[in-house]
Amino acid sequence: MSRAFLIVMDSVGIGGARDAASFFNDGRPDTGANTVAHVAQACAEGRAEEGRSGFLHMPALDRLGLGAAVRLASGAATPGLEAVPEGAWGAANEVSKGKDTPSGHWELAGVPVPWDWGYFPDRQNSFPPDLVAFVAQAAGTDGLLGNCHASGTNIIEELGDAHIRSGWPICYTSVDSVFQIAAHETHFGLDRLLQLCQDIAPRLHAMKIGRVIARPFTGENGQFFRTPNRRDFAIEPPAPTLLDWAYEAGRVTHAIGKIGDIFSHRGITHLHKGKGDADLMEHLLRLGAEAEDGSLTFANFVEFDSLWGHRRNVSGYARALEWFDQGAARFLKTLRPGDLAIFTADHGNDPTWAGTDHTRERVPVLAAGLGAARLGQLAFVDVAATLAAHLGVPAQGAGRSFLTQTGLKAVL
Ligand SMILES: O=P(O)(O)O[C@H]1O[C@H](CO)[C@@H](O)[C@H]1O
Ligand SMILES: [Mn+2]
Ligand SMILES: [Mn+2]
Repeated sequence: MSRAFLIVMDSVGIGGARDAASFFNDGRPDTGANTVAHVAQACAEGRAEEGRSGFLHMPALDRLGLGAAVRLASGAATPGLEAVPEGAWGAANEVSKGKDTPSGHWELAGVPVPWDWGYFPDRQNSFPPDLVAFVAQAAGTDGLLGNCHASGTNIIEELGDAHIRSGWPICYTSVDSVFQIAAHETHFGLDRLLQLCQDIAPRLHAMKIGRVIARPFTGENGQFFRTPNRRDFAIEPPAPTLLDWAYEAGRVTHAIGKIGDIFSHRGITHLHKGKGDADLMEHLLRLGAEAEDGSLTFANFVEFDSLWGHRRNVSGYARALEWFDQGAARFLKTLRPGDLAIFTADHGNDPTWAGTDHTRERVPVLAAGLGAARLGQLAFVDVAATLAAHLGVPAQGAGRSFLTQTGLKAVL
């Protein structure tokens, strides 16, 4: 038997989404947003020189077909990413109506989101009064701070001192279907913050708000820093996903990083978490060497998105891509004959774009273990169907395995 690896590079989109015009950042449509192409172009033009220099250098993923996938999805130029692909490569389009992390991951795992997410569209006074009262009561406070759309790093800078003085939690949202609570790890208490998020989550989920997110931070006197103790309390996926299919078939499933939270901890045998993507890469390398025959390893690397995309930091995004590529090269060496590894993404977050939110984009699908093949235009659900076919576990839903599409078979 052989193993399957699904590795999500959070927000590493490649442009060209069919419905980009229906998604917005600061009122501007996402048409033309292209995370990888715009980072590569910025690098080539000397606009991404902090802590790195020159053309975007991602030889391992480019050899699998990254540059070719960008050009297929969007026709954009990809300076520095011009290898002749040796992997199986394509570009996948999302059908779920949200450009958020759960929507992207669930659909990659075979389950598009069948409902309309709830949102808080007003940028100020975003939450209805009865919800504000409910959350304050659950927190044991007389009120809440924030109650607006915000970037998480900006809002703790603005309201961190007031939070420490008043003891009130900082509640904010974004264009995504989220209710986020920032609170100080010691002044408010980490356990208390996590408990508060867990307590209020059922009410938010009933409003089809996808996630309640705990955003703990530390620091004093206007200097505040988020800690790695973020927790997402997400709605359960609407149907069994690839993780459930494999788990129910008796396979070992490994979840690296946020995957546990995103899938409400369903269908997971072992959870591997860390303080940052460097820890997660160590988990991936270890599982590349040690994961059981017939197992599924599903990883999410979040820092492209959380540290650089939302912060619109192009150099940082480029550094993260280059760092990840080195890890990917090491990981690929751990694969055994018959293994299948797919690198992909859940949405875009173009650091050259307006606003601070995700961007609607296609995503790369780069497979190692199948030889060279142009997979062409794919659906997100094809990723799950392919991995299920590879593992020999029953798949559900509309996905089409590209093992059969291309006539390729993993070497079993
Ligand atoms: O600005 P921060 O707090 O990182 O928030 C971002 O993280 C949320 C969840 O991924 C997104 O909806 C976006 O608002
Ligand atoms: Mn994401
Ligand atoms: Mn994000």
